[in-house]
Amino acid sequence: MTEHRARKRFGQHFLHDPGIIDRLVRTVAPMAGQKLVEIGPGRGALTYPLLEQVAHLDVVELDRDLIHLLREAVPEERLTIHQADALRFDFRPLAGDLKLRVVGNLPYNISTPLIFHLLEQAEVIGDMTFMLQKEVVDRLTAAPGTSDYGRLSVMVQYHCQADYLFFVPPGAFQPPPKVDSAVVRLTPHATVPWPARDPVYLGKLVNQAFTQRRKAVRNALKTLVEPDIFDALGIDPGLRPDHLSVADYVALANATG
Ligand SMILES: C[S@@+](CC[C@H](N)C(=O)[O-])C[C@H]1O[C@@H](n2cnc3c(N)ncnc32)[C@H](O)[C@@H]1O
Repeated sequence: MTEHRARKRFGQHFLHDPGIIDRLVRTVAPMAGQKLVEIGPGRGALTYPLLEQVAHLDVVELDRDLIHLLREAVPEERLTIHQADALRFDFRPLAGDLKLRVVGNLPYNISTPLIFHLLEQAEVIGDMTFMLQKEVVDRLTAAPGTSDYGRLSVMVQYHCQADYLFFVPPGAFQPPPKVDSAVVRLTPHATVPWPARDPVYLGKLVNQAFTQRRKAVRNALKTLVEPDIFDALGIDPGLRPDHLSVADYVALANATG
């Protein structure tokens, strides 16, 4: 096999702990006939075990040298390789009648924009199971009133159910990253429970609230929300922004945007 050195700029940390690989694949629990897509297959640590469960897999990988290794190892009818930047990739054509199950040990430097890119295509996604920097997983899954709760929690939980699955130490990877990791599952809501009339405005309002997260929400949002609107919606204007729920933010956006 050709020698391939891990590339820092592609966020390459390859999983090599068989226990973690097995746990991740069992967590995904792929079933024959499901439409699986892996982002960043790398040297195939997850790809090969996934291919033991399903007849066909789509993968999106940016590094040409790694693609070459995968292509040599698996025939085309079982593995469709898209040499592409996942941040710009259109996942919709892969879906057909079935929603996609997306899996990946993601490059940590692009994980947040990648999740937002995928959420724009949430209508074709059944679920996403990702290995991420633990700090990001903590923020994705945080509940109101906790220190990790912020813009990322609100905007992701607007679209998805977000579940923390398990912790992964640096030693599970080669080379080991400088940070702890964790696995998260994001399941887009079939119907968004609190629909915003204008999701872009919701993003702007949430952003403004959390840039001043130590202030009372009435002050943090004073240029967007008149004081009497809090009363009308039954939201305490003295609360700090990290104590408002996703439903509260949507109510404020719908009342003012
Ligand atoms: C953390 S490594 C994981 C590799 C492998 N899945 C594993 O678990 O060992 C991230 C992978 O994503 C690829 N990658 C980096 N940036 C990418 C991008 N923008 N689009 C698609 N793949 C990318 C890297 O080349 C690398 O293979």
